[in-house]
Amino acid sequence: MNRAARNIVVIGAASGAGAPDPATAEGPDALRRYRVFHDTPLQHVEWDAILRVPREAEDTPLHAVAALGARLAAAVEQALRDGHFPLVVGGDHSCAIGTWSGVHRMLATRGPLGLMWIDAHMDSHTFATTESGQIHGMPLAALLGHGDAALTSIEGAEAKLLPEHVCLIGVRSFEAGEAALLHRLGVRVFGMDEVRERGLATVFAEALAIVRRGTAGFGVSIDLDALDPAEEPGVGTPVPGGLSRAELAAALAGLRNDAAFVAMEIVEYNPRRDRRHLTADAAGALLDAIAPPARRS
Ligand SMILES: NC(=[NH2+])NCCC[C@H](N)C(=O)O
Ligand SMILES: [Mn+2]
Repeated sequence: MNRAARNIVVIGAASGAGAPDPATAEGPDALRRYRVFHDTPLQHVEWDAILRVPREAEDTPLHAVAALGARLAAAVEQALRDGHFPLVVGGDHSCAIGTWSGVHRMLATRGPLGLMWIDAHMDSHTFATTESGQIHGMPLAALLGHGDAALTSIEGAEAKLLPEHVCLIGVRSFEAGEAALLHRLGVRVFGMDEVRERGLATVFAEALAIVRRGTAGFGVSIDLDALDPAEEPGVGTPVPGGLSRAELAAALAGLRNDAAFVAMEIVEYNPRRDRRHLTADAAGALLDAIAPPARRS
């Protein structure tokens, strides 16, 4: 099915236990309140639920992330089964474990999942390598099958991603342990230096080839901290020197009407650090980029 024919269903994931500043958990509610995700005459966009950590799992961050992840995986899988295009909105990036475990489950009978990870960070730690202890620094490792079983076994114990189908774009802050894991696995990392040297369009085309090759479908996980915090301050863990909203939107626009593009995720919006909805508007612009534009005006 052509993606243009699919409804975009926005699923909020109020994850905050995976990050040092829990205010990212307020991200989905703020983005819904600000109405940044628009319907167009050609694209129906509708909010589904905002999922939260169940009471009984609030005792530790690991329980919270795992329990919310399981809920989210089920919701994402259902949206796909209903023929929709899920847009998951975080919350801290630990929610990615749930999002892509759900997409993996849905695609599993057809083939592997490709994933483009657009982020200032690698998010590829395990508890053995993390320096901060924060689970939002771990979701990509978990999806690749590395880390605590509570994180790697959502929707089954198998790895949800194979290294050859994954790539990262925009990285400019990481620690040795996670870089070593990605290097050992052979995951392609397009760091910010390479993006600046070669241009985002070139890098994005190569990234797209990686996530398409040999996969049954691909997704994009966008950490808003990939963007430059001078332009977009409303994120949990800002790092200077990122992508501009306009260049990322232009690259994403190439995915419009792409039938193999199955789901997207936008995470780490922190309304308390935002200025005048700037970063909230960026989230809206990134969704607009992949939705077919209104014809005429
Ligand atoms: N999704 C994120 N914002 N992750 C930031 C991770 C930062 C750092 N590498 C850590 O592990 O703590
Ligand atoms: Mn991240």
